[in-house]
Amino acid sequence: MVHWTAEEKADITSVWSKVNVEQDGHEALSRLLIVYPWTQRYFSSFGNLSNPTAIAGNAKVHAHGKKVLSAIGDAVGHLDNVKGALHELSDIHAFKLHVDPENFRRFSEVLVIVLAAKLTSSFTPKVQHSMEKFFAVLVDGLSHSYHS
Ligand code: HEM
Repeated sequence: MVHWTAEEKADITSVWSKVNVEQDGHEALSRLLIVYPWTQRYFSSFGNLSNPTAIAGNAKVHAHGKKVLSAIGDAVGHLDNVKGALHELSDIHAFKLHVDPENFRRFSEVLVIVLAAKLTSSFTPKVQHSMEKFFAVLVDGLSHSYHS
């Protein structure tokens, strides 16, 4: 069971209230695919991902980034039960999609960079700490089905 301080909860919900799931989701997923090109293999149905311009203009990447960030937003809404909120998604990624869970950690690192670039000086070390803790819990929740 994760313990959140009131301040951590406030930091996480405040950061998330500034997130634009469509725009930031697109940026984060594009970065994942460009920075870690081997992650492209999971998205073979998405069409052309052959270079950064193609990735940035790919409508499926755009839609999927929004979907992923919306799911993270649901988890932000269930901070006291992140694992439960992600249970079904963990099953899907483990048993249906066979995504290496190491990629969840990579995606959360990319997201920290997207948030830092967006929030600039308001993404203080304290806020970063709260978000890193949240992402660790998120990654743990998404990885849950892999351990069972
Ligand atoms: C870290 C946070 C992540 C979250 C919250 C998340 C969330 C989601 C959601 C909500 C879906 C749609 C599930 C459905 O169809 O019901 C999905 C699908 C999928 N996810 Fe993730 N995901 C994450 C990370 C990743 C990563 C890192 C990869 C691979 C590198 C990945 C690969 C996929 C693939 C391949 C699909 C199916 C896409 C399609 O064909 O439409 N996910 N994910």
